[in-house]
Amino acid sequence: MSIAGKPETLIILVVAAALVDRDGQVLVQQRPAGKQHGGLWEFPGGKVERGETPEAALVRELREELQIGVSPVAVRPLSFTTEEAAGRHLTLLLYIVEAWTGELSPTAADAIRWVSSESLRDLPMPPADLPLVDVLARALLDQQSG
Ligand SMILES: Nc1nc2c([nH]c(=O)n2[C@@H]2O[C@H](COP(=O)(O)OP(=O)(O)OP(=O)(O)O)[C@@H](O)[C@H]2O)c(=O)[nH]1
Repeated sequence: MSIAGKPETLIILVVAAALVDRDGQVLVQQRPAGKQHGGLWEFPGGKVERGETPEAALVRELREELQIGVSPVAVRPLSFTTEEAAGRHLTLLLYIVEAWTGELSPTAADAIRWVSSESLRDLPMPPADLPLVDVLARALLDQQSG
């Protein structure tokens, strides 16, 4: 084993967006059954491709998954988390997105829902999301009271 880790470990970088509407509700989508984490609720997003910046990947994923337009300068980095499981190391970057163009039209999810950041904690989500949900709830609370 090298100092960099096990050679067989798959290292993936994933970007995700907390889309927040004017009432402070957050969009989550349900992963299709049969996919990894199928049936769980997650933030829209996906893997960063080779040669792509995380922000460009997020803009692309939001266009592909929800058919909305987002400016790369309108995505605000919030927090990140890492997870090591099943031979892969995942880094998940979460951004806040409050402005977009177009009507939401989900293409990759079984369902979408708008929920308060507090109720996110009651939804079954992938384990890597749990610490991010806490950070998001706090950030939105600070934003409301500030
Ligand atoms: N989009 C998204 N993926 C997440 C979240 N949390 C989390 O653990 N993941 C994991 O990150 C990975 C994202 O891969 P994906 O399959 O959605 O990526 P992708 O859109 O590039 O899909 P593809 O590989 O099927 O083309 C999945 O293993 C997914 O379970 C989240 O909140 N949002």
